[in-house]
This record gives sequence, C-alpha cells and structure tokens, in this order.
Amino acid sequence: MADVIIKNAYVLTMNPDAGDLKNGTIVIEDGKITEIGEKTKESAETVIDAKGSVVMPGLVNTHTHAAMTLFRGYADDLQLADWLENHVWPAEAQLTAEDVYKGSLLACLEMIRSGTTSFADMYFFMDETAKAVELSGLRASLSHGLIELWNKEKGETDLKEGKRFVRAWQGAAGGRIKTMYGPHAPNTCSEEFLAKVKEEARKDGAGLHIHVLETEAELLAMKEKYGKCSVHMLDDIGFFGPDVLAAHCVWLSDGDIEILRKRGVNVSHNPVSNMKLASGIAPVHKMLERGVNVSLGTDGCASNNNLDLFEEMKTAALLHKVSTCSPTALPAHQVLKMATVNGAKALGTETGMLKAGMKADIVIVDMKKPHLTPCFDVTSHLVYSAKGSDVRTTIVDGKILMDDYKVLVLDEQKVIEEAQKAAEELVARVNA
Ligand SMILES: CSC[C@H]1O[C@@H](n2cnc3c(O)ncnc32)[C@H](O)[C@@H]1O
Ligand SMILES: [Zn+2]
Repeated sequence: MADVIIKNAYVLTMNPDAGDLKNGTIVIEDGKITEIGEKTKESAETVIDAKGSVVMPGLVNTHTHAAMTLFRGYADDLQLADWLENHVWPAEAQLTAEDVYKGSLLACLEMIRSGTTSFADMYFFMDETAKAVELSGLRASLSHGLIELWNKEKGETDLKEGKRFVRAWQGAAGGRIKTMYGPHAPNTCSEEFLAKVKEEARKDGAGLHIHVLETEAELLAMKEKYGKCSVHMLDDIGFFGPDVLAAHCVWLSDGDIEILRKRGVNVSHNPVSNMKLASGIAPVHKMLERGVNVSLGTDGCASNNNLDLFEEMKTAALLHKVSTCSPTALPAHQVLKMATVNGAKALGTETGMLKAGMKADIVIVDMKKPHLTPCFDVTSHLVYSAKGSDVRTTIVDGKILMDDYKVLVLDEQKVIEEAQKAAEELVARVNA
C-alpha cells in the first residue's frame, strides 16, 4: 500500500515531457513520487481528494535570511548601504541564538503556509536555523554567513565556524539539509579571503552562496579597488562553477552574463527586495535568453517584507514587462519554471518537477476562491492571481506538513507568540 495518494487533481507537473494532467493521481511511497498519471494505484494510508485544486511542485526560495522575520518592517524605505550599516547590522549585533531559532521557526511556518518547500539561507547562529528546518520538515541549503569586513582575524573566525557548520549538518534531517559556504559579498570579503573560502568549499564538496553586484555602489567600489567588477574578480580567482549560487546579480554587463553562463553559475533573482531597496533591475530576460539558470528568492523579511514566492513570481513577471516595455517578457510559465525547476537545479535537489522517481515535495493550491474564478488558464492564475495563502496542503519528502490549511508539524500560535516576544525584546536591547 502507498503512503499517500493525491487524486482528482489538476496536476501541473512542470515536466515538459508530460504536460499537465486534467484529472491526475500522484502516488507517494518512501518520500518519492512512484506513479503519476490519469490511472494509477487506488489505495494508500492517506488519500487526499484534490478536487477543485491544483497540485504543483513545491516552490523553491533560493535566497533568504530566514531569521530576519524578526526584523520584518524594522527598517523600511532605505538604500542597501544605509539600511545595512546603520540599521540592520547594529540590530543583528544584539541577536542571540535563541532569537535566530524563533525567527527561523516563524520563517518555516510562513513558508509552509505559502507553498515553499525548500530554501537557501545564509545567516548567523545557523545551528538554530538547521534545528528549525529539522523540526518543521522543510528542505534547505544552509550556510553560515562570512563577513570579513577588512578584518583578517574576523574572516578566519567566521570561516572556522562556517566549516564546522558545513561538516556538522551536511545531509542531516534525513538528507533534507544540505550545507554551503556563505561568503557575504565581494565588497565585504577580500579577494584572498574569497579564494580561500572557495578552496575550503572544494575540499568539503560544498556549494557557495554569495550576494553579487546587488547595487551600483558595489560595482563602483569594486572598479575602484580592483579595476574590475565583482563578476570578473570572482572569475579571475576561480570562484565560479555550477556549485555557486549568486544572489541578486543586478548590475551585470553582457560580458558578466557570458561569464555566469560559461561557468554554469546559478542566479537567484530577488525582484521585491531589489525594488524595495531601490537597488535596480536585474537583466533577467537577457540571462534567461543566454541560458543562465535563473531562480527566484525573496531575500530576508527586512527587505521584502514577506516570504511569499507567489508574490515574488508576480512581481518578477510584471517588473520585466515594464522594464523592457514588452508584455511578452517573462511569461507566466517561465516564471513558474524559475520558482520550481530552476530553483531545484540551483540547490541540486531532485525536486521542482512532479515525475516518478523525484522527491515528493508537492503543494496543493485551492482554486475555489473568488479571486481565482473563473479559471481559463491555471498557469496564468498561479502567477498573476494566486497568493501564498491559497495553498491548502504542503508536502515535503512525502510527509504532510500542512493538511487542508492545518499546520501539523509546528504549534502555530506558540511559534507566532514567541517570535513576537523575541522581536520586541531584541528591539528593546537595540534601543537601550
Ligand atoms: C552574512 S549573513 C547575511 C548578512 O546579509 C545581510 N543581508 C540581508 N539582506 C541583504 C541584502 O539584500 N544584501 C546584502 N546583505 C544582506 C544580513 O542582514 C546579514 O547581515
Ligand atoms: Zn540577501
């Protein structure tokens, strides 16, 4: 007998060989999809009737700082440098491990509720984020953030902790947790340090997660310091490869795009954060046209201010239409692919597509809603009309984390109350 069967579903497989199923069934056994089609096995321990819903791959958030949920709305309407140096970093200096645990749990809850099944994270006290991921049942690629800030000793200490974290958590939570190295950015870490981090990552077989060319200020600072931009500097030290996840990539030249393509770098596009911090518009249509793997991320909740990838998909689609004055830029299917297939490729997980043999990371979206009626085109609705709150069921590794809007893995009220209290106490410490 199967573990879970989802039946009577409109299935958006994201598998180009299969297409959508109008009345599909998905069979899940041992965390994997074992059968998918119009006619399959009928009996399972749990049978989910998905009539009136769309079943799709879980969304993949390829750039966030989960515990920053505690800073939601903390410092709005500022540019990146001012926001980081004068507001966020002073506040983060007061963070405790317990804060990060509570903020990360809140993030996991928000992601489960809005259909995100895996995410890539870079932050501090990462054991706590890993514990939250383990408890919540989500899948994640986690990295301890390394900020050298022209202080070699700090760089060494951060790198040591980064290595300890990589080794301690790689493959934990039944394989749901992967680890990466997280050098913050080319303008906060020196060339020598970045080369060293790359070397350590290579030794450990771990990936690298880094912010790249988020602002024009970074581009100008790099040109002044190195006589070249971040992408050229990173390429010259042999940093790039398919194991690299580069967040933002806003201020790219055509030559930079060619480097990213040639090296197989994975890009995380964060349109809401880039718009809110007024960083600029990433050349996403050009990157996609040239074959760069572009996925979607929210960034942290202090620059977004939520983790809703449905909102991110709509924003991406609209931003690139208006910025190119072309309504055909980033059509709905392409954006959905960024949030699923491309995200899974970036994190190296066997997810992002509903296909036999893939891990069962699946979400069910309730379509019986006023704002989703009528429905002529499911893909259009998921990108332009749906919200994270329309997700009714979330499944990761075959385990049901939320069943018909009820979160099964976390005490929702407790998570919210504890995060609220932690955030209030944290801000009181910052202001003391
Ligand atoms: C080294 S841990 C992560 C570090 O990054 C900060 N951060 C959050 N959002 C951004 C962003 O958009 N650009 C650069 N840095 C960002 C976060 O607050 C942590 O300090
Ligand atoms: Zn970030």
